[in-house]
Amino acid sequence: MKVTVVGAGNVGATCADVLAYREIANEIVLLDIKEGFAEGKALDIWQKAPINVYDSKTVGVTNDYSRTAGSEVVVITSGLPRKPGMTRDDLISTNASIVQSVTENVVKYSPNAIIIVVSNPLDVMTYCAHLASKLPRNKVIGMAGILDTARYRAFLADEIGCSPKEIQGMLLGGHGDTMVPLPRYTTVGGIPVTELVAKDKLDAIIERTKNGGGELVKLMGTSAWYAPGSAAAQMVEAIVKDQKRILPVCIKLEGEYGINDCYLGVPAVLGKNGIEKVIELKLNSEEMELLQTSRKHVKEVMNVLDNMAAKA
Ligand SMILES: NC(=O)c1ccc[n+]([C@@H]2O[C@H](COP(=O)([O-])OP(=O)(O)OC[C@H]3O[C@@H](n4cnc5c(N)ncnc54)[C@H](O)[C@@H]3O)[C@@H](O)[C@H]2O)c1
Ligand SMILES: O=C(O)C[C@H](O)C(=O)O
Repeated sequence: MKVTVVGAGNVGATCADVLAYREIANEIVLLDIKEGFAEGKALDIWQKAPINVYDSKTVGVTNDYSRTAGSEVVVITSGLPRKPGMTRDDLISTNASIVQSVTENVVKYSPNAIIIVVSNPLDVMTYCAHLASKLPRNKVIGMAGILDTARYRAFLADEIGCSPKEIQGMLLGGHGDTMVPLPRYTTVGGIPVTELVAKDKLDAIIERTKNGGGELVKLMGTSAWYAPGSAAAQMVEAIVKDQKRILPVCIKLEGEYGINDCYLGVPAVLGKNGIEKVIELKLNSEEMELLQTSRKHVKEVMNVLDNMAAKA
């Protein structure tokens, strides 16, 4: 089982590390454009194997896509992270050209791979990878919802004073301030969250979740990597082990939720074919309105990408 991670920076190296120490793949190729960088990170991950007790092998390469040939899954993390004061959308012009060229190289050597996009702005970079790869929608998937729900669940665990393992939550929409956490679909040990957390506290947690990425950028001067890298690895695991997990992922909607041709986060079944089924929740009018606001925002940024492509 061969998995490639493009971008050996904070998120990419974390993802490769999780794939290795949890033995999700037995061969992991880590690729970066920076000479020697991926080789160094891969060697460090391999030298951790006797300590953490695993035998999955990580190999680092500098921009040599022939070494990625035959990968079953490819995770794209290459691109700039934002700095304090920036929005994710500010990254579009730099990251679109990186994601486009990386995707073209990936599919040249791994035409059957399932691609997981992590680079920001997430929903639009997933669209970009879809355009560059020409793969069907089930094989080009964005990672954001697992991270956003994990933040939501972690904040709820703190508030309730329980294990985060007990919290199940769902979230829709774009990866940005317009994301739509769904308290109606949140349970704690099977109990509706609204029975355990007062409305004002829940509203504050939802607001904190929406700004979760920005909170970390402000604290660290760059964006998060432990939870994002682990979230991408969880998607890889669901695919390579054909787990049929129901996870929030970014996909091109083709009529679901009454939305067409827009990349948005929705719950879906993830298995060996990538996205095997999109799950349509019965939203109430308030939730639908929030989802439409998110769609409008993502669509505007998708149009920016289309205009950039038209001018190129
Ligand atoms: N979807 C999400 O939820 C989520 C979460 C965290 C970060 N991100 C995004 O992921 C991206 C990576 O974040 P990071 O913190 O790892 O950044 P980073 O700067 O630590 O790493 C990015 C790496 O990409 C490499 N790179 C740049 N151009 C490349 C190319 N053409 N080919 C191969 N490698 C190339 C760089 O050399 C660098 O090592 C950013 O765009 C960030 O915004 C998304
Ligand atoms: O916030 C960012 O820029 C990175 C990522 O999208 C995140 O949510 O952590």
